[in-house]
Amino acid sequence: MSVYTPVGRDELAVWLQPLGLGELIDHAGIAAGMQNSNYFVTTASGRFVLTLFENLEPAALDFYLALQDRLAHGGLPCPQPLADGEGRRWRPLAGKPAALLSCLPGAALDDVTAGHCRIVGALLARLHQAAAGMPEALPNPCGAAWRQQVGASLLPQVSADEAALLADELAFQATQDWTGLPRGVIHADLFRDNVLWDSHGQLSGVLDFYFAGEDAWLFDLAVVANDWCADDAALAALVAGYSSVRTLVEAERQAWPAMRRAAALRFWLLRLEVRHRPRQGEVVTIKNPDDFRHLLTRFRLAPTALPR
Ligand SMILES: Nc1ncnc2c1ncn2[C@@H]1O[C@H](COP(=O)(O)OP(=O)(O)O)[C@@H](O)[C@H]1O
Ligand SMILES: N[C@@H](CCOP(=O)(O)O)C(=O)O
Repeated sequence: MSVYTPVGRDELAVWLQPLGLGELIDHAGIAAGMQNSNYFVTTASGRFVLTLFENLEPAALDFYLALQDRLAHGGLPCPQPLADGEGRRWRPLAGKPAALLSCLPGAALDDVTAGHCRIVGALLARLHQAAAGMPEALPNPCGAAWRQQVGASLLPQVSADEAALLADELAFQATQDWTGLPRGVIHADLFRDNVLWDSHGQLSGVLDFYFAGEDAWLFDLAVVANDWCADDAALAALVAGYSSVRTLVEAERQAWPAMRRAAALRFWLLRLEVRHRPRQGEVVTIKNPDDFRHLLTRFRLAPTALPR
């Protein structure tokens, strides 16, 4: 569980009033997530999710909430932010910017099949299309420049073996130029724990847009492949699902092996940052960086092609 900021019942009840959702019944910290503080909130009108943003600027918040609003209106199963009478989607609570969003049904799955991968591939391409051309989109906050900067800053903190791998990968990634690839707003963190499924096996929710931003669409596909696809059949299904909505171009096929490395590097760095620079909180989730170091090492030794 990550709950960095405690929220008292009385202050929450006052904060909820402008949303007109009736009496607050209860609220409870959510046992998942790494970045923000999340609570399930029940009022007389139903169940919602309250997010307190721990380190996001107002411009980023406006973008993330507008993005979810746009996708929800576009028919994607993503949380709908609630606005008050003045159209504000976030307001301060317990000293942090906070937003209330619809609570989506279903549960995340750890064990996924090729069938799930196909559905997620199609969903990802729909998300790319629905978010395309969004005004005032921000760049991917953890794009190539972030990877170089954070990677360099971690070199003195990691083991000698890790530093050698990291330095070599940063040098390789610095030679890659993906500015010509198809691009737009990407989710950038569509791991299995950010997708909900209902009891009929239907995809019922896409969560956690707080790393979203503009980048190569292929980077998003690589992020998903790295977390969802344990074997070739799962990868083929993911790519088939994606391609059923948007055709991948030849330049993306060429970029794929290096893109998978970039996506593995991105989450290795995030988890190393959390390990070496932990934040204080009531309860904090820490994930193992070694999963992504192993994946990166594997891709460096044996690059994989994008299935046709
Ligand atoms: N709108 C929502 N509907 C249902 N569950 C949600 C919703 N938003 C968050 N959750 C739950 O809270 C958890 C943490 O949310 P997440 O956005 O991943 O947090 P963080 O931003 O800290 O990574 C999710 O894994 C999910 O269980
Ligand atoms: N999905 C990433 C990043 C953080 O996780 P989340 O729980 O905030 O979605 C990871 O697994 O490292």
